[in-house]
Amino acid sequence: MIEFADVHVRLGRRDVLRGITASLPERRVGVVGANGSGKSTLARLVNGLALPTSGSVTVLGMDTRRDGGRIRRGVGFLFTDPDAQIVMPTVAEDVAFSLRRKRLARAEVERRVGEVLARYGLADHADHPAHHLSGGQKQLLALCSIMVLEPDLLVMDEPTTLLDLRHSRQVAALLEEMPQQVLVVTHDLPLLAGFDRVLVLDEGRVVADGAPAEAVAHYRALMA
Ligand SMILES: Nc1ncnc2c1ncn2[C@@H]1O[C@H](COP(=O)(O)OP(=O)(O)OP(=O)(O)O)[C@@H](O)[C@H]1O
Repeated sequence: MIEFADVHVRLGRRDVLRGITASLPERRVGVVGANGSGKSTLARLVNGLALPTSGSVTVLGMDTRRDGGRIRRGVGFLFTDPDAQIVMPTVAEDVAFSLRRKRLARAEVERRVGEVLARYGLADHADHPAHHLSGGQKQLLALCSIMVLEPDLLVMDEPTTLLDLRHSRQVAALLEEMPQQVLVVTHDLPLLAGFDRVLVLDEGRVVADGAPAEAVAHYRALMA
């Protein structure tokens, strides 16, 4: 459950979000809107990477202003650019790095890493240099590094931007399967088809909120 209560965000001299109020219990929540409408800022509010100037954001029952650290341990955040998330030389080492704070036995780390790489189709690349992967494979690697931590909630900022149609469909199928709640910021309108709810942002406000077909139609009209 994600709850925005009259959230305003002012960055520099700009009102980036202007009074967002929404309770989001749905499993698949999409956010669309024009460039600069405030989508990434909204996503960053969910794990306390951005804080409201006024109003409050409650995630997993905690206030992001007070409990940012605990919230970040429960919320996986996937950025657009997977290169920004790759920190270790090989694919398997990169996923294992996510588990460093768990103090697990080496065999258990290997088991979990092997399992997640197999689930996301990267098992054959385990010992390959992470930076040699294709853009789509890097995006899947970034997802593995998050999912190995079994987050309670996943936030994705334009996860399919770099992906070809096949990898975009793979990400869509993975989103469909995941038991966790997922909030996805995207310009990829077909990705939203199976979602439970879609918010449309315009100049920092929610201007449509509902089932994907209606929300996307509203967005298309706005962009016309
Ligand atoms: N640190 C900052 N200081 C000042 N303005 C900022 C800052 N970060 C973002 N902004 C501005 O806030 C507005 C919203 O940015 P945001 O990245 O949330 O939009 P977005 O909807 O995700 O855009 P895009 O689709 O282009 O990624 C933009 O006009 C941006 O220039």
